[in-house]
Amino acid sequence: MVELTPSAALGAVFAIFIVSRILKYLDGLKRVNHWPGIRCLFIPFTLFGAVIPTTSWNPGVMLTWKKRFELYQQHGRDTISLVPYLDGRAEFYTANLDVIRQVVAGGVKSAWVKPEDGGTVVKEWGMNLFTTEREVWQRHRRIIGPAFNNSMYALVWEKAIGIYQHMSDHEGWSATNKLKLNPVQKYTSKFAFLVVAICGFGMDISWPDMSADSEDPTAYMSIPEALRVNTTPSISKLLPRWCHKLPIQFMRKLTLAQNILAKYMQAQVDERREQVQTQIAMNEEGERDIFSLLVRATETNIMSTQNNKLTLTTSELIGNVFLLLFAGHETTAHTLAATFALLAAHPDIQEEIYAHIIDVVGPDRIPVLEDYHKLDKVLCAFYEAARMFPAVYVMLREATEDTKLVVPTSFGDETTTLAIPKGTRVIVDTIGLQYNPRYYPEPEKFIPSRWYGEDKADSITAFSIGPRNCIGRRFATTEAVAFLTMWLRDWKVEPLLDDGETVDQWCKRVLDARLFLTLGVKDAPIQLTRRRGE
Ligand code: HEM
Repeated sequence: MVELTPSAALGAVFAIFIVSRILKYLDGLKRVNHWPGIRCLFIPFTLFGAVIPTTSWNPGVMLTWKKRFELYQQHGRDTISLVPYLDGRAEFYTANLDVIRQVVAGGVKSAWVKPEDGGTVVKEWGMNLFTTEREVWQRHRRIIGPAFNNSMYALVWEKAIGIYQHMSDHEGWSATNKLKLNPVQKYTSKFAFLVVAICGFGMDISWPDMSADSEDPTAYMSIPEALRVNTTPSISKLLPRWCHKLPIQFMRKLTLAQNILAKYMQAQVDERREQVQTQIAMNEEGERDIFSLLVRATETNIMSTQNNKLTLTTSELIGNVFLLLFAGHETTAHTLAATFALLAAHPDIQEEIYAHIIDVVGPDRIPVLEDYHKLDKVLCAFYEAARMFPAVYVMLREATEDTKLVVPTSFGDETTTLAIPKGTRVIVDTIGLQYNPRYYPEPEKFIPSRWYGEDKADSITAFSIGPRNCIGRRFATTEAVAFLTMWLRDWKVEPLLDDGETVDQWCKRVLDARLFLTLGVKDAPIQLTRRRGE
């Protein structure tokens, strides 16, 4: 028998490793049909790929933000491939709308689905609309869809205005003419959370309830605080479950919040079921929040002979409520913060929007939902902020079978059809798409007027396209238009500069992205000067 010395054994292991990587690399090239693109050590959404910052040899998760459309210009086409030498699967990145349509807008029979290993954070409380596919997704959408109706948007509008007023009173804004907010995210985040907690969950909370944020993880934690901790993206959510037991402050805070909520949610489902059953029996109207509407729809369908399969289990109900709180909180808060930062940097556009608000609602009248469609300049500023800082900055799709993809070969109209093996992923690069000059001329400029006119606004991609688009789009735009209208009518928004800083330097510092589970503008310090209704 031949005996191997330790160094020979190590050499053999190393050689096997190198051969396996070469084979993997060649397999990757074949998977993407040798399509041009980036060759790198790690794919961005793998452990090493995500943890190591963006450099010339590691694309990293900041790749698409740092390069924006330049990423595609370098390769002469708006769909490219990424093939790793070390870790991850070869995949496509696309900023082309026709390719995106093929992978995200195909409906229940499409060959493309969300990968199973995605959405772990929103899966933890139960399967839901975001994480399910095909017939199960269709069932969830059929039950949840009707809750997003005009009466819901009326509630959202009314609450958004009420929260703004409550915020002004509680923060002492009414008694002053100048304010410094550092950063504005402190306010947009609280606001968006309150709207979705009240209208989505039916919680009886207000601005002051969100001020008690105990740093002691073993102290009593209120339900709103537990909900906020659970629905705010945090690194602790990505760690394995056993880490939750570690004696680290932020882990203990998360575990405490999860324990409190698990008990509370179960009790809430039982209580609302009972309440809804009584209301149905007495033919009474129920609460208008989404949670109550979902319980009511489920109970009504159980009793119906036609729709008795259109129901959600307790775990699915809870899963969906969490999803809505999560999806509806950070995304809107980030986009509102970006809108304020961009308007602070563009005083001429802000003045135009202010004049438009005065034109539509006057200097004192409380805006009503009927004003929403007239306040299109406010809405378009929000859309443009969503284009420049898309909260959902990537969408992942995977082929469930061998299929085909029609891909442009250059920036022109010429295309070719690629054979795509089962398991191949396409990453929809929302940043690349929304900075693609084919669709958005002068993409680096803040131009809300590019959305003027209903047909243009219909083509917004920040909320995705096709049957799986964002169910909360109108919810988000309703709260945003109400909040922005109230705020911009009362206050002129300007950059809050550091000592010796110019506005250009402020823009460079602030108008940049921070990226975690969702994308947002960096901390935006602003100052407010009271308007006098002129
Ligand atoms: C500016 C705010 C928002 C943006 C930019 C946004 C964006 C998106 C995008 C791009 C998707 C598709 C994701 C994918 O297919 O991978 C999506 C899905 C979804 N969004 Fe939003 N969203 C926003 C606000 C909201 C709000 C306020 C809610 C709820 C109250 C919400 C609930 C959902 C849900 C439930 C889905 C999954 C829909 C399905 O798969 O059928 N979103 N959102």
